[in-house]
Amino acid sequence: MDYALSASQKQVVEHIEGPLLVNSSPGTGKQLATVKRLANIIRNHKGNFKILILTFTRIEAQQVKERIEQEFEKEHKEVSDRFFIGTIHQFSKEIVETRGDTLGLSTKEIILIDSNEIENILKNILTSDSSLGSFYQNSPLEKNDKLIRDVSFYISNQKKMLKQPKLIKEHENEDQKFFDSIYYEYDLFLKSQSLIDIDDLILLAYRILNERASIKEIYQRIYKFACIFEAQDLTFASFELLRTLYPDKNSNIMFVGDKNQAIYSFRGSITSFMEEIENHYSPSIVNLTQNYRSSVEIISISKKLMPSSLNISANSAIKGEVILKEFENENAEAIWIADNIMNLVESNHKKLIQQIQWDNIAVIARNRYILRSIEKQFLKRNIPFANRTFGNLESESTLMKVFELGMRLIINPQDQYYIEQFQSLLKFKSSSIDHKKSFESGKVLLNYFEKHVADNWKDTYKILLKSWALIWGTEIRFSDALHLLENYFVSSSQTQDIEVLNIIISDINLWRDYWVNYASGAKEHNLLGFRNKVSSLSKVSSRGISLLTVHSSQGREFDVVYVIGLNEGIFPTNEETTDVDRNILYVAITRAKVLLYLSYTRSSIYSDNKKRIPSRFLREMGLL
Ligand SMILES: Nc1ncnc2c1ncn2[C@@H]1O[C@H](COP(=O)(O)OP(=O)(O)OP(=O)(O)O)[C@@H](O)[C@H]1O
Repeated sequence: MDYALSASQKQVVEHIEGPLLVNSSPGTGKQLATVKRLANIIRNHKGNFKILILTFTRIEAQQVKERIEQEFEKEHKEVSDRFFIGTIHQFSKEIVETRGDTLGLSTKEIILIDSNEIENILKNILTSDSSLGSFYQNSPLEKNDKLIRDVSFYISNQKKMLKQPKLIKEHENEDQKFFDSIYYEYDLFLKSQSLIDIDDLILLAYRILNERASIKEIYQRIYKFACIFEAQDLTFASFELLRTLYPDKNSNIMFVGDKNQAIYSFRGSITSFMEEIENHYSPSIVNLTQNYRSSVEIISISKKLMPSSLNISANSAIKGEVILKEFENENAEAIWIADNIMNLVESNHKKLIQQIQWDNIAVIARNRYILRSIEKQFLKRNIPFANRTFGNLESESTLMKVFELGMRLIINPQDQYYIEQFQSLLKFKSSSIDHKKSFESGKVLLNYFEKHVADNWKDTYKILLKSWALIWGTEIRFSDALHLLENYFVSSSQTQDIEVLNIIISDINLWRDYWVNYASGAKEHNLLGFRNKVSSLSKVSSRGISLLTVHSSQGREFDVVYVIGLNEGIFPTNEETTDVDRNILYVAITRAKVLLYLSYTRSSIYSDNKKRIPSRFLREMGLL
């Protein structure tokens, strides 16, 4: 749709060369104006260059991509090769994959490990090295878990500050020596196995560009322009990487951000980079303050929650409603929301101009688990939804969790973490397992486990083995494996409980979507590539009501939004997190265009029906 742009939006669109900083409040059309500016550059600036567009999440990258495609639709112009659109991690991965050999890395198969695998490796280091691990080996379990988390946090922070592991110096204090020694050992281990973790990506890309001037120049020539979204969430490492490519006041770099929407402080984001950008680049500055998204009522409470956003002005043409609800517990909350949605869909609401579609509704929570009752209720009522939050295991049903774990063990049969999960899900007697045995392949391991599964799993395990057999060879028949499971469970009515069956079907469909998504894009099909792709997918394909954590909702908008679990202990989590949680809630409520439902519960089924009190933010917004 072609809108009449505001004067400030026009300023953004017309800015071509030199650094630019756009301060934008929620819903003020920063994405729209930015995409128009980038299209303007492609249309009017001659040369064979690309534009680097970095977003904070993959969902946002997908949105920007779609908007760019729309922008060029009428001209029937294919422009995808003129842009790199993705997160800073995706961009860094591309650099590491294509140029990592210059640092002596084997780049044929980069294996990206996740947080569970990191913790596993750290545990192994601490249990096998007596000089490092004496404290660990003699401590109670909970202390050990905390220590592993602390070490993992320390290493991650070192990498985020671009600090490489170093040999220990005598003068350092004991704690420092301990943490640094483990970082050193951990790094050696990763290198020996050609593994990298998520924080390595930026660190390695930074090193490649800094240590190899010729490569840096190639990137600078190709990516003549850059646009960085959610600049408030920049980390030290990403800022330094950008400064390497776009060093000074003549660089064509654009930053778009909003201090009040900084929600990633736990990942090492520092909002002062917004100031740093001003100091370092002396950019042209445009402030976007006219909100085009939300109704006057929603803007009014968001201003109360975030007084520093006072200059934001509402588009008075949009009328809506903010409704606060109190419930006994999460089940009552879920039932009411499901009823309310059915009412809205069937008979609409006077404030909604058009017939409401499932895709225009979102339920947003501070944490993923709070959405569980909603999911159950939607499944029961056949309300279509897509859980777009991120997690470790993708599957929800036990059956598909076991299938998924089997797949992970085919990729790496030594992975103790997944072996343990596998054993606990299938309730093996651990005494019957030979823990010292090592397996040369996932096939051998999964066959070995067959004799250990409990009686009630025996038949199912046989089917699972058949399905794994379709994916453990060189030719991967993933769709056939899913089909086999589906036939067994759905067609032969193996499972009587309809709720369990629903969850299995939704898992099988999810995996089918993932496979289609991967198989259509990859030249060669292998399980490792597939797993890496799945860990990086943001589940944007499926349709229905969006179930989101606030972090996965950033950059999106819906006609109707339910923000649930507005209780102390959740929103905010505690006193210390009040400021960042206020930003988080601010992002959540500003996703809504017309109707915003806020709710809290008097007690919680997730904590033994303990009493709960409403969030302080409800008072701040003048709703209590
Ligand atoms: N000039 C305009 N006239 C009318 N509508 C507009 C205009 N600019 C933007 N919009 C609409 O306002 C809504 C918000 O725009 P957009 O998604 O670009 O905001 P944003 O600044 O990226 O928001 P946020 O930071 O909250 O994610 C969109 O529905 C967009 O189409």
